[in-house]
Amino acid sequence: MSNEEGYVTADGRKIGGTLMEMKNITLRFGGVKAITDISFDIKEGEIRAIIGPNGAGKSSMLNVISGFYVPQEGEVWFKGAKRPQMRPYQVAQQGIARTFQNIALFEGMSVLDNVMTGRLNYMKSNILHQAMWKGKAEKEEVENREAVEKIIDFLEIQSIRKTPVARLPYGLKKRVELARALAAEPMLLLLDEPMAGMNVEEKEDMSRFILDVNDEFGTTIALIEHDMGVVMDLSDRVVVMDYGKKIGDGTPDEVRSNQDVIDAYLGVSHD
Ligand SMILES: Nc1ncnc2c1ncn2[C@@H]1O[C@H](COP(=O)(O)OP(=O)(O)OP(=O)(O)O)[C@@H](O)[C@H]1O
Repeated sequence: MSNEEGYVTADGRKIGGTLMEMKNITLRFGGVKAITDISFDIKEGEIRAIIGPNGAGKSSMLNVISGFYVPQEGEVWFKGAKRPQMRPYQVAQQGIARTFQNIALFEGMSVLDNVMTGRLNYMKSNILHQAMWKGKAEKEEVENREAVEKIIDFLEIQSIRKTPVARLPYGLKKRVELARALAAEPMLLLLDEPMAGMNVEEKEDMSRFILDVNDEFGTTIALIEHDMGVVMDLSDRVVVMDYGKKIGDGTPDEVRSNQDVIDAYLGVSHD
């Protein structure tokens, strides 16, 4: 059961109150309506998926959540307050981190250095400060390293910590990207098609890590996925989009048996 105060999942996990709320979001690109009047919420501690066929508007929605796109209509609420218009880096400072569908890592840098870039929000001392307050900068460096090492251990990428990212296979690059996003210690983690382009084994690994991150760090996770099957075992609640509209919202079982959702995935034409 879902309500303002949260709910208990089928497997007995306690989900908290509303963390983020999208209210009547409409986004247009010129004459194209990518999102039409969509509302949904994301609750603390849950894994929330947004799924839909090609061109449904999933990426557009993720970009609204991350502050990259500003919708023409509607409101974004985060932690109980209406979010004013802000730049993506300010959204990140509020505690929202993301991964990208087309991996956005520094290919020439090591895994460790890439994950360290996720700590930028925590690196307060600039060069002048570092020169004047050496001790403080060193303490900060140690804290950042500790946080990063914990994540590297957790995601089982110790053995490749010094390897340049360019040399890694696709599935591992995706895991490094997840590590970098986690290094920011986000309240809300956004995953952009985390399983796209992966083989079955890599998909299973990624699913396990997503579940473990949610379990171990309590991180709220919102992900978009094209493939309906992949997210059904993973998600607590699912929003289904089609042609920019919301056609379903509920537990995996609820959306699976929703006729509009079935039609959309079978490609039944719309009026
Ligand atoms: N920057 C843009 N400029 C113009 N139109 C856009 C832009 N981004 C998206 N669109 C259009 O908005 C609609 C929704 O696209 P979006 O990429 O959000 O869908 P999607 O569900 O993520 O699709 P896919 O699964 O193929 O990635 C599409 O009709 C698309 O062509």
